Amino acid sequence: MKVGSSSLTTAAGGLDADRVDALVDALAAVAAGREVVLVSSGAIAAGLAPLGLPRRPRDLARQQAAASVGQGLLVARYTASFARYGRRVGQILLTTDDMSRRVHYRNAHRTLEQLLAMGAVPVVNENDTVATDEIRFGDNDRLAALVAHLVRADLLVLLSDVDGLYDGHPSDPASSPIAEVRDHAQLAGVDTTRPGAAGVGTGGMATKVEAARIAAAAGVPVVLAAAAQAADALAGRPTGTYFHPAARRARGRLLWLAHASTPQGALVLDDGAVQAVTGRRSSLLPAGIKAVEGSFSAGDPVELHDTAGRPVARGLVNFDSGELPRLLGRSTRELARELGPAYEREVVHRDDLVVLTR
Ligand SMILES: Nc1ncnc2c1ncn2[C@@H]1O[C@H](COP(=O)(O)OP(=O)(O)O)[C@@H](O)[C@H]1O
Ligand SMILES: N[C@@H](CCC(=O)OP(=O)(O)O)C(=O)O
Repeated sequence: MKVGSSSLTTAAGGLDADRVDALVDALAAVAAGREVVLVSSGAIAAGLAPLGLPRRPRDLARQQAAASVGQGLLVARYTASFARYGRRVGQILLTTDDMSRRVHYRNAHRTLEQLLAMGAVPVVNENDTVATDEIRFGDNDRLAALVAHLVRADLLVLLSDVDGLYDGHPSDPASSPIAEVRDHAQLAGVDTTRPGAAGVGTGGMATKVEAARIAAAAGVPVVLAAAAQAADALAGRPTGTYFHPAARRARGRLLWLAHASTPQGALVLDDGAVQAVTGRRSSLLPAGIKAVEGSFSAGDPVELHDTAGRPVARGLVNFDSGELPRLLGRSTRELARELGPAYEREVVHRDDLVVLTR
């Protein structure tokens, strides 16, 4: 379950203990014997008043400071609120980047599974002090989709201050609610870009719909509802907007590579390498790379382009961008002989590669 800032704060700003308690009540009611992961925004909103900030600051540094102060208060609030039911909470701070890096992904997975096995409720938020892009884009919705997939959730509930997705802005009287989304094409004309009234949330509807698309594509059904409907959504009673899942569950972290990673650069492949990577699902070797674009470090997500500049795949690269030019077009055997065994590696291993459908 993901809850947005707008559902946790008072009109005057600051955390609303009653709303946190109401949410925890709903979770506790269904949580007995079930595993629940909570993705909660609200750190920035909770940090505003204690730092004397009258509203959400525009600059990143003060947003991060507010998040840093607010995150502690937020988790303290959840800890006290879940304690009423004898439940422990564990804090997990993640970035979407953590979801695509193999080692981070594995570690996050293990910690989440362990907390659940021990009966604790993981409370996840963005790691705002390092995840600058996520603060800018309000990516907690997308992070929730990634976490839902990571823990192989049966359901993702996205809670907000609005009782579902509307076909126009909910403040327009002509807009009506959408009960079900079977296919994302159905949403082509729907405006999701205008912000809500509260002004403390960041993502708006656009990021929720995108998160729902990612989760549904990964095989996780999604309910988009108001925080007050949390109990109904968790109990499986029809409420808000339901996004039907794709029939098949997608594989591990590769989904995130395709949908959630931000490529830090591009590798231009010759025709043979495009064939090898997309057709035969082979690893990408230096011999098939014609050019390197952008500046990235080993482990970063990069896009693989054909010679016409069309993206054909994404992958986690094994070399820094500065190292690559001298390796291009050469065989790994030759490179290993000349530069040492560390250079016998693929540039992108097939396990770290996802082919994009055109
Ligand atoms: N098509 C739409 N349907 C529903 N809500 C919409 C739509 N377009 C924009 N919104 C606005 O998006 C807001 C929710 O986004 P946001 O404030 O970022 O939420 P949160 O803090 O819960 O993540 C709603 O309050 C609503 O006013
Ligand atoms: N990590 C930030 C939240 C950013 C965000 O996505 O907010 P929201 O649109 O309210 O879900 C925080 O805790 O304030």
